[in-house]
Amino acid sequence: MISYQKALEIIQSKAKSFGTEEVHLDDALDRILAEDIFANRDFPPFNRAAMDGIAIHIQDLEKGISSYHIAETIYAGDDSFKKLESGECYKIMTGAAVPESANIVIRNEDILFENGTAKLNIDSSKIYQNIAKKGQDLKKSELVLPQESQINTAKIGLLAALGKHTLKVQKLPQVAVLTTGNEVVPVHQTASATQINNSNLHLLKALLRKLGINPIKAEHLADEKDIIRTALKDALSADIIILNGGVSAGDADFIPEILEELGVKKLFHKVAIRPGKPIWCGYLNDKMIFALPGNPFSCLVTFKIFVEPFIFSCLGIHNHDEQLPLSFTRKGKTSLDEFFPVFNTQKELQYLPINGSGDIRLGLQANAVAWHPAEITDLEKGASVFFKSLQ
Ligand SMILES: Nc1nc2c(c(=O)[nH]1)N[C@H]1C(S)=C(S)[C@@H](COP(=O)(O)OP(=O)(O)OC[C@H]3O[C@@H](n4cnc5c(N)ncnc54)[C@H](O)[C@@H]3O)O[C@H]1N2
Ligand code: MOO
Repeated sequence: MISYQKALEIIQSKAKSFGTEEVHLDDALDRILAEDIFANRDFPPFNRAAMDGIAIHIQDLEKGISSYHIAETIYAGDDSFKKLESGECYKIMTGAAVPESANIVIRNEDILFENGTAKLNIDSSKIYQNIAKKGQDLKKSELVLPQESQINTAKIGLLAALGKHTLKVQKLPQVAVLTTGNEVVPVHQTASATQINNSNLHLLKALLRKLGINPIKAEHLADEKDIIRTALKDALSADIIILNGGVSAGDADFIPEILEELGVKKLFHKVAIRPGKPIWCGYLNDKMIFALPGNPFSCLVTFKIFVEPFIFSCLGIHNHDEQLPLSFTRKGKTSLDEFFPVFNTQKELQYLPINGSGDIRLGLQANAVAWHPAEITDLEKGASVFFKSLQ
């Protein structure tokens, strides 16, 4: 049986871009840029008044002039047509372009306006005071965002300011989700005494949604070879197929057999991890197939430690796992790499109870899954532990 690290290495070696596409800026949140973004002009594009007030030339102040005739009023967006003479000022609004013949803005609070003149009441001043200088933030043609940047909310604002209304981004994969099991009924159906509701279908959809992916197919299949075979053939139009359940050693666990029959090449079956040991992974041409174990916590863990890192690698997201100290001592239960639910307080990872991988509570308050490496027998209190966020 291969190790967690080896399985991850194999999966990562299969990662490649799903191609690129052009999207509108409003649809670009969380996407990965597939083009370098340069400044289309200087920013600010002109000397911008940062206060409502008057714009004058510093030389007039140095000469001791304290009363100025208003030569022109300039609103934001206005062009100016007048060059200042000595003793003249512009009345100017925040956001307006300060003309060449002025180089300081005095704010309204320091001025007395009387009959078309502005009388100053200031103690000190300096050149370009209250002016954001042309090009001080960005220079025209400067690289602003390199490709592979992930677009967050602030970057949407930045890109709009740069006049970028469409963007070339990495395409998201088409994903098909197929859960299996005769005992599993839809969430809207009342389960009989021996049945359970399908939680993993919705868990997987939510995990994908967090990555911005809406599966092209999300279905449940009975444990019947023909049904599974037909659905799988159909699902092979997707880039990634996530199967769930039916991968261990039971008499109705047909998934590995059908996948191999369909020509899917096995990368590995079973990894030395707990939970999630029975995971099966393979590929067919450019498609990746992950068959995740049916227990809810196994399904969550195997998605977070294998499927998500694979998708991140394909998209060029370099997501490094975070580390925090453990607030308790955790005894290793097996010789496998173990994953356990924790509550991340931002300072430490706290203990949460879970009764094995079939416990639907998934640790109930869990907001992260932490990693107990196989080679460490006991994780001591205070030990720095890698974890993946479940937010
Ligand atoms: N003889 C062995 N038995 C088992 C082994 C083993 O190595 N040898 N591995 C165990 C481990 S570990 C796991 S995990 C499970 C995985 O089994 P499968 O992937 O084949 O999953 P199922 O048997 O179909 O289901 C397991 C469990 O999960 C429930 N389930 C399934 N689908 C869903 C769903 N969509 N939503 C909610 N819950 C689901 C199912 O009812 C079972 O209780 O195998 C062990 N057995
Ligand atoms: O290891 Mo299985 O994935 O615990 O239930």
